[in-house]
Amino acid sequence: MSIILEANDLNLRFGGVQAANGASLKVSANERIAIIGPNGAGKTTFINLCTGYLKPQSGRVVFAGQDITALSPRAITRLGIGRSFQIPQLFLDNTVIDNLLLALSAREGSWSPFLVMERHPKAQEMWELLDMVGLKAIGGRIVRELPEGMRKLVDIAVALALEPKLIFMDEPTSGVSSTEKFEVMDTLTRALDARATTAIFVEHDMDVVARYASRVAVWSSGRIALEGSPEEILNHPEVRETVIGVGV
Ligand SMILES: Nc1ncnc2c1ncn2[C@@H]1O[C@H](COP(=O)(O)OP(=O)(O)OP(=O)(O)O)[C@@H](O)[C@H]1O
Repeated sequence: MSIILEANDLNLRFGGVQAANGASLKVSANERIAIIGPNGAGKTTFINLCTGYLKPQSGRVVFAGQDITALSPRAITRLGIGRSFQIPQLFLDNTVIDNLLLALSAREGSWSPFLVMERHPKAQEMWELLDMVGLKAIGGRIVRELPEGMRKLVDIAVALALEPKLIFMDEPTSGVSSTEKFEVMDTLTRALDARATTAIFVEHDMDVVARYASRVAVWSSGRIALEGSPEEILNHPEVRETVIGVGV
């Protein structure tokens, strides 16, 4: 299968902390990679390095054959890498649908304070996207009024509105109740499949990892310590003890 993203030997130090320490990952098109690991292992730093929010001191990131290491987050988004955040980055006083349309307008450079969102040429398309990710019923709600889990989904929908070929999701199910997490992930996975979007997601919930990842990368001290199928990784004695917190 073709390689869509290759991060090669990324290094970044913050003062005394080596947040990326030779981090490398090769991703094939249509994979669903879960990144797991203890707090502070460098998972979010890795996403920031691949999406242009941080620049490595050495190493490079290649996306669809193009070196994107030095590009801005905006340029990387335009090339087809989307992301959602650990803490959603949304316009809290706007509606859900307007957040999607504002993201589109910003990308197209067509935003203006006089833009009437309901008349946006892609409004219908964005309602269809909301339907696909199970958020149609809250499309007209103001984001500030929504619970955290719902805001995370809206943040993912905003990323998907830009039609990425690959999406990074930072803890997509945190804040989602345990009774709803599978339903949410089923819906999200269907939307990703329908659009042939490759996904890399940081996840602390091992039930979600077991069910939705095609491959698992275990982060430790700024790089991958282990990788393999969910079955191999979740049954690995060291992972069970240090990441999952289940003694063997
Ligand atoms: N902007 C920054 N300035 C200084 N140190 C940072 C910065 N960002 C991250 N770090 C440090 O780098 C290390 C890796 O942090 P990072 O957030 O990438 O870990 P993580 O695996 O995503 O953790 P968590 O699961 O808690 O989100 C941590 O020690 C963190 O304190």
